Amino acid sequence: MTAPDVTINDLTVTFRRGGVRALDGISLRLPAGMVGLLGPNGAGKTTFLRVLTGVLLPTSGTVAVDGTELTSRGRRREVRATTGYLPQELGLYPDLTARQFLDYLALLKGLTDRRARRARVEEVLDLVSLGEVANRKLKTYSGGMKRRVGIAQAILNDPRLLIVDEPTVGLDPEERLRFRSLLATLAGDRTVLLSTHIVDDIVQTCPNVVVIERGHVAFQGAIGDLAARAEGTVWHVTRPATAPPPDLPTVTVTPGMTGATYRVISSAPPAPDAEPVSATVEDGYIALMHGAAPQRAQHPGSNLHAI
Ligand SMILES: Nc1ncnc2c1ncn2[C@@H]1O[C@H](COP(=O)(O)OP(=O)(O)OP(=O)(O)O)[C@@H](O)[C@H]1O
Repeated sequence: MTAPDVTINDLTVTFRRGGVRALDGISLRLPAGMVGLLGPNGAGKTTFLRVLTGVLLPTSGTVAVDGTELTSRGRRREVRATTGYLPQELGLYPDLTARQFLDYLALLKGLTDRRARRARVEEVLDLVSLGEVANRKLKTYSGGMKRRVGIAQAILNDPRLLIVDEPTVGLDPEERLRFRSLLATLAGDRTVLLSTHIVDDIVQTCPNVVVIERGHVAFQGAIGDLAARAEGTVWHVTRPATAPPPDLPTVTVTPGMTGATYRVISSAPPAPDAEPVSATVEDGYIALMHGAAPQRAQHPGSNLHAI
């Protein structure tokens, strides 16, 4: 299997209800392997994923998978055959076992040959490490197990493009880790597009990242380059508990015995005692969201509240 060539050109989606332009001129080419998709609430991530999976037609612009454009219903069906999708909320039938549920979905996906279907269901159950519990009803599964059933249904058709929307929300740290490594394994010879709010999930698994903000591509490139955007603009500032917080984009606040240490973004030292620190991907993301990355930063001088 080879990863598909997914090329998006000037993609726009306007919803008639509310007249919302959810995507506004998105152009990019998805790299192979794991690709992170980041963006604040309402940025347009789910809308983007729905277009890629052929669920939603764009208002204008094109999406082509290996040169096949998603512009007609017939073609969408063709592309859907090579695409797997794990939506944010996947309805599971609680009284079915995982094996029954996957068999049912495989049938809906067109695997009509009984023997081939059963073989494929066993294969995906093994891939997501649920083979041994596949005869248990889904209502007895943990959050992480349900998410793995979700991935299993998404890969039934052995898709070359796998799209997952917020898959680790609500999982405990161990389940998250396990789920992340499952995705990384699946990305070996396909493209996996992982949409999430959890920057750490992307840092741990994705060499490349796309950031969408208000329907636009705010960044696309290597994950290290996103961190590099904030280099030289990240500071630790420690203030007493009684002092107001700095009026600057703040990445983290770490409480201490006598006050709090703020990790802030500023193009110039925000205070005489500010300590420069090296930038992480999260810093790069926050800087980007606040338009505070080096090339856009403007006002030097102190912009901390007086204490
Ligand atoms: N079916 C719809 N009808 C009308 N407006 C919609 C519809 N779906 C999404 N929107 C609007 O489009 C914009 C983008 O929504 P979308 O769900 O794609 O964002 P998102 O980045 O996935 O957000 P979140 O991270 O909160 O899931 C929002 O303003 C949303 O309210």
